[in-house]
Amino acid sequence: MSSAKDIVPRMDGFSRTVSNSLSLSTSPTFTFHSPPSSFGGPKISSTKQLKPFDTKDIKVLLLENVNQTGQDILREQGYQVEFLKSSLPEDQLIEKIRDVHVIGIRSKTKLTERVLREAKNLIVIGCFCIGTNQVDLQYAARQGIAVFNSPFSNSRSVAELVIGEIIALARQLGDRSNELHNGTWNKVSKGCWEIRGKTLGIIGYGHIGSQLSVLAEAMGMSVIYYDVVNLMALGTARQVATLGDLLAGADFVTLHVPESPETKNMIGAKQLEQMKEGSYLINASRGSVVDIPALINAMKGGKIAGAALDVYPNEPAGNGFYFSNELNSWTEELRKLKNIILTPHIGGSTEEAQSAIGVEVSHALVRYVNEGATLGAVNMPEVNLRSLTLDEPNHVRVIYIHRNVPGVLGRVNAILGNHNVDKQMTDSRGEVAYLMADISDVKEAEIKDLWQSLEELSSRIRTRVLY
Ligand SMILES: NC(=O)C1=CN([C@@H]2O[C@H](COP(=O)(O)OP(=O)(O)OC[C@H]3O[C@@H](n4cnc5c(N)ncnc54)[C@H](O)[C@@H]3O)[C@@H](O)[C@H]2O)C=CC1
Ligand SMILES: O=C(O)CCC(=O)C(=O)O
Repeated sequence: MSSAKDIVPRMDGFSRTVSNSLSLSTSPTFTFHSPPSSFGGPKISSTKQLKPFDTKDIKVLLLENVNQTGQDILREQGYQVEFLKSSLPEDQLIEKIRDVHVIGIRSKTKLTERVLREAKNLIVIGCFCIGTNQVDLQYAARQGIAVFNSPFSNSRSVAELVIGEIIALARQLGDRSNELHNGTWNKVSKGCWEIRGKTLGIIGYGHIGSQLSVLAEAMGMSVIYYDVVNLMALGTARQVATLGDLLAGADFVTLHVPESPETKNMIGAKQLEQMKEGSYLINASRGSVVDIPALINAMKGGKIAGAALDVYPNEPAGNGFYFSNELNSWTEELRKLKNIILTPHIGGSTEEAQSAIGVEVSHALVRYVNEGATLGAVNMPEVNLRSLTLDEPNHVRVIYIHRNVPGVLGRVNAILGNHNVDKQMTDSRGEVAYLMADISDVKEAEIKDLWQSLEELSSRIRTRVLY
C-alpha cells in the first residue's frame, strides 16, 4: 500500500484528504474515524469508535489456517482478508508481506528480520498461538510493529493431550493399535503399567505445566517440577532445585518450556542418561528442546521405554507433506522405534482452543488497528486510554512510537501543546517507547500537519493519528 493516493473528497460526511505521498500504514489519512455501523463487539452508546477511515484499505494476510472465528471478526471490520491454509516459503512470504498492514500466523511462519525488513506497511502481527519464538520480537518493536498472541487459550488442550499420552505410553497403546491394524493379536502385560502412584516430572511450570500438574494428581500421580522461576506449587506438587533432580526422580518427564537459547537441546544424551531406567519422555513444547538423535539412541538402548513427540526442529509448511528424512535427517529412524507416539504439532489443535484463539487474537488486532491499544502486546509497552465519546467530535488520538531516548516527551508535547491534551499515557519497554494522547479542538485541516511534525522528530519510529 505504498502507492500514491489522490485527494478523495467523499459525499457521505466522512470525506478526508488522502495523502498523495505517505504510506497507508503511517498516514493520518489511513486512520480516520468512521461510523460504528460495521464495528463488532459490544457498544456503549456514548463511546466513539475510532477506526481507520476506509477499512477496506486495510489488508490482512492470514496464514496457517487461522480459525474461522478470527477471520470473521476481521472481515466484519471491512478489512481485506486473504486467507491461506499453510505457511509460505520465505520468498513468497516476502512478496506478500510487502503489501499488508496486518499478518496473522501460527507457529510455522518465521517472521525474521529479513522478512520484516520488507514489510514496509505492516503495523501489527497476530500469533494465533502461544509461542512467539517464530517472530523476531525485538526487531519488530524497533520497526514499530506490535505483536500479539493468545497466552493461554490452548493450554488446557495441550495438558489433556499429555495426560492421554502418559497413559498411552504406559500401556503401549500405539504399538498394540498398530499391530491390530496390521492384523496381529498381541495381548501382553509385560512393560505395561498403571500411572497411579508414578511420578510425573514437569519441566516448565507455566500455564500448561501447572494445568497438567492438577490433572496428573487427579489421576493419582505424584508431581515434581523444575522451573527457572520459583513458583507456587499446586496441590501437593513439589518444585525441585535442579533439572538433574527432576530427571532422577520422575517416571515420566514432560517439557513445557518456550524455545530460547537456554532451552535448546535441554534434553540431550547427558540428561537422558540421568533419567530413570525405563522412564518416558514427552515433548509438546518446541522441537529444538530435545536432541532427537540422542533420544533415538536412548530408546534403542532401552533406557527410555517410550516417548511422545508433538514438535520437531523442522516441520512441514502444511498438511499433506510427507514426514521424511528430507525434513529432519533422522526421521525414518524415529518412525521405526517402538512405543513412540508421533503427532503433527496438534497440542493446541482442538475446536475449543482454535475458536477461542481466533476470537482473542483478532480482537487484539482490531483494538490495535482501530484504537492503538497495546494491552497484551508481547513486544511493546502496554498502553491504553479510555475511549473517546461521541460528545468529543473534534478529538484526535495520537499514537507516537519512538526510540526511548531523553527529551522526546518535551518535543512531542511542544507539538501537541498547540491543542488541548485531554489525556496522555506513555510507557517504555527496552529501546522502544509508546505514547498515546487524546487531544481536543483539532480541525480536520490540522491533522496532516500534526502528523507531519511528529514524523519529523528524529526519535520517531511510527506515528499514527486516529479519530
Ligand atoms: N504443542 C503445541 O501445540 C503447543 C506448544 N506450546 C509450547 O509450550 C510452551 C510453554 O507454554 P506455556 O506453559 O503456555 O508457557 P508459559 O510461559 O506459561 O510457561 C513456561 C514456563 O517455562 C519456564 N522456563 C523458561 N525457561 C526455562 C528453562 N530454561 N528451564 C526451566 N524452565 C523454564 C518459565 O519460567 C515458565 O514458567 C510454549 O512456549 C510453546 O512453545 C504451547 C501451546 C501449544
Ligand atoms: O496450533 C498451532 O499452530 C501452534 C500451537 C503452538 O505451538 C503454540 O500455541 O505455541
